[in-house]
Amino acid sequence: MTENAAPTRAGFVALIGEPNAGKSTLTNAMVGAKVSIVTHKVQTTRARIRGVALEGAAQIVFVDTPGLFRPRRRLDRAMVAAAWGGAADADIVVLMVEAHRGMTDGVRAILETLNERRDPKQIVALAINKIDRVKSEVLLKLTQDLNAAYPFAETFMISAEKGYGVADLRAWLGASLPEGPWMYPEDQIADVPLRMIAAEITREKLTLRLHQELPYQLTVETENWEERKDGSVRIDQVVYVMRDGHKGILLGHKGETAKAVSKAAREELVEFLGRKVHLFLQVKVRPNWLEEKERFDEMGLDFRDGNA
Ligand SMILES: Nc1nc2c(ncn2[C@@H]2O[C@H](COP(=O)(O)OP(=O)(O)OP(=O)(O)O)[C@@H](O)[C@H]2O)c(=O)[nH]1
Repeated sequence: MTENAAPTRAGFVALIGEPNAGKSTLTNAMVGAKVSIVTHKVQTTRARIRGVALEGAAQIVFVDTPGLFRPRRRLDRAMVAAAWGGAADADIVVLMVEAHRGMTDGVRAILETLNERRDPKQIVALAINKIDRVKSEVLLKLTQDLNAAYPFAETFMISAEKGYGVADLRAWLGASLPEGPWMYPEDQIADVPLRMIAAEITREKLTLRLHQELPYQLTVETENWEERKDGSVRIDQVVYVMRDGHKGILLGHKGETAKAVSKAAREELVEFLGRKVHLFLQVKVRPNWLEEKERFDEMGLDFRDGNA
């Protein structure tokens, strides 16, 4: 008996939700590799990161968006605009809600916008994440409340971190995408420039080590990327901070913080790139970087989206 090959499918799946809902964790779990940085702090993801996963004959392009929240700064406004922009362009939107936080004001606001933006051509599904943190009775009630607020095509209960329900969600997404040719080569797992992934890795290490507001007041850029004859790569990055005092905190006593960050970032880059990496970090004080268009361009954000 000969088997008929299933038609190829391909499309975009945007993951939206409040900051910390687990969008980056799910993107990485779906792709099977770390393409988007994850921290326990909110608003880590700044731009749209695309991770590519294969599910049978389907190529699913996950769009990990910045969290949706009430924006205050130009950067925040551009992040929220990038998230909704990602959702508008997607074949399927998955709203991620944290099981233990439930129907927050933030989730209500997102549901309201989803209702306003309703597009009959787009499938919108619900993924209740972090189910490892709650009892099943809570989940039932939350599922009912959320489905009463928006007619979701399907509801999934998952733990992106533990992997529960992730395969079911991926299978459903693959089967729900439109038929069509794949958009990326079979072995491509991300559509983000390498220099940006490298900067994001360093920003993740900084965010994990620095306290309070500082992670939100810095940005990292890869300034130079040099392939060397011996197969290694030299990466020069700049960390922009807003004040002299920030520079001191970032460097730490005898430069120890900067050294630890640089070591952790380099180790991850070696793993990611599969070769030797020479990483050089420089810290520059730039009081106004949050109002500079070049900084937004480097992050893959639209500067004008931040206009008040
Ligand atoms: N217990 C539990 N924690 C999770 C789960 N999924 C994600 N987390 C944690 O939740 C935190 C936030 O995860 P992220 O993936 O960075 O969340 P995000 O939605 O991308 O966050 P933003 O970048 O702020 O938009 C991290 O500390 C994750 O380890 C889960 O299924 N269970």
